[in-house]
Amino acid sequence: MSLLLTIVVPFITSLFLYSLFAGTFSGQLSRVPGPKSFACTGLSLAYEDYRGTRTRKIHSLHEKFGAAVRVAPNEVAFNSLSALRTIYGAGSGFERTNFYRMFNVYGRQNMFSFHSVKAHGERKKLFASAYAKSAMMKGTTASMVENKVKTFLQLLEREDSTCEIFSILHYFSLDTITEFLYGSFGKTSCLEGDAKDRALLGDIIDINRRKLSWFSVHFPNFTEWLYSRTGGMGYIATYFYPMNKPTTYTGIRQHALKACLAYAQAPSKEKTDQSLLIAKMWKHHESEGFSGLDDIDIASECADHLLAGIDTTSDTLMFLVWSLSRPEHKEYQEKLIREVRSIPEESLNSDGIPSTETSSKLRYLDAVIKETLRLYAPLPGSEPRSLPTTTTIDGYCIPARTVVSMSPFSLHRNSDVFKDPLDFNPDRWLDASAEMKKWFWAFSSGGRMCIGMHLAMAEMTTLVAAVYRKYRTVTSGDFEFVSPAVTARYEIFYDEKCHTIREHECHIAFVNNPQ
Ligand code: HEM
Repeated sequence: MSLLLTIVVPFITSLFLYSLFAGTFSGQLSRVPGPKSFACTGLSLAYEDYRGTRTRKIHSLHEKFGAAVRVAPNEVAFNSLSALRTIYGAGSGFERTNFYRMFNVYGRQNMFSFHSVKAHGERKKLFASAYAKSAMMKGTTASMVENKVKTFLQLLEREDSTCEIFSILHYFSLDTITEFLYGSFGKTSCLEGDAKDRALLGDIIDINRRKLSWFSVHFPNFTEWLYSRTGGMGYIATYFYPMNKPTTYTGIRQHALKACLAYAQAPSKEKTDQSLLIAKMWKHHESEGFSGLDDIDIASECADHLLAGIDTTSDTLMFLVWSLSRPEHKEYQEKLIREVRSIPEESLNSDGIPSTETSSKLRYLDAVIKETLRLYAPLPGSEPRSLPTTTTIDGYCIPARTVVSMSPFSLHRNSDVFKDPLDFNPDRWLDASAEMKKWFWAFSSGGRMCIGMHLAMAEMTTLVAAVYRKYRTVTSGDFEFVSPAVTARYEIFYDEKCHTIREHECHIAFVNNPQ
């Protein structure tokens, strides 16, 4: 017994501790700075994820340890231009990690969730032209966007002067993306007041969606298993659900599937609008037969674009309007109003809405949008990647399959590049240095860059130009001091200078401002 206590137990304990910490103090990643509590176990970062503070925590670690920080035994976060080029530059070979599995839809991978560069590239080729800037500026898509903006203004006219803009901007982005993807086969009419379509957004507003995202990333198989229980087990499982059913995007996913089926079953003579995204994929499906995409692949791809195109655009617009409405930012709003009012008559469409093409060229409006995306990027967190082979980043040897990541949040808060980084100041973009442009990363970069960027910009420029031609905006209630807060994956984001936040809510008064 004493032999057991004096030799065997300490031996096994040492072996256990060695296996646990060996990688922390030796091995190639041990040279990367960072707190030991993060380097020796993934639990520290997982805990930050759970609290919804991952991105802010990693940012504070960059401030303390520098541009490269080991944030988990197998994960390094970077914050430099050289790392940005190595990891996310065109042709870098870095792949998306398992983190993106949570974006599979109907059990199928899609462009967003593909790991391999090859599979991703082949899929992206099918519809890259539909998202090109030239496709957004004129023709069907531009008219559709202008028409949605007109319907948005009609909604403002119907409402009292004070509106809850988190919701109505979600109506705008949902109606726009559904029409872009499915046309009459799946477009929604939230702006017109369709209660059934508005209800599709119900499960997005639920704040428990963050918990569900956390479980889906950290325990994907368990989460899938939990939600697929039925009968008595299903009943017991409900007590352990991170988010009650319907879970995030359930309504949207069902809607997307119905839209695809409606398209598939429609006679050819009704499938005439070739600008629709679904039309591009259907064409491939018909020309390639069994070797091409099947119905579920198409449904999964479209549903993913639908999900990617809702919160991103509407959350950005909400922060933009809220920022301009705050009393201390009045001068920025005035400058914007002056610019949008100088749009000549011939650049308005027949409904009096500034054309998408003209709106996209307004210099001050562009500065306002860039500043909003800098400070309130709707996807501010880590974009994890890994490489199948060993490589070197910023002088550190990074073994094959190490997870590396960067975030717009940290890049956009570099005080050497952006003076007073926490201040909302669109003027900083009027004479932006080359350095500022390089550090701006709201839409990511390289092969996996946001494909919807030009659509998002078309929506945002046209809507903001039209709204501020007609209205002045001011914060309503306590939103002068309270920051609206939004959800991105499992985190919550808001203006860091405000001490109070309110989730998924923002009240703004629209005051008629005759010319
Ligand atoms: C302000 C608006 C938007 C911002 C800031 C934004 C930002 C981003 C970012 C940062 C990524 C890369 C994410 C990652 O790798 O983890 C991304 C990818 C993507 N975005 Fe956007 N997005 C916006 C709007 C849209 C819209 C309107 C669509 C409409 C379809 C869209 C569709 C996509 C898709 C499909 C991808 C995956 C691209 C790929 O894997 O090649 N986004 N977006």
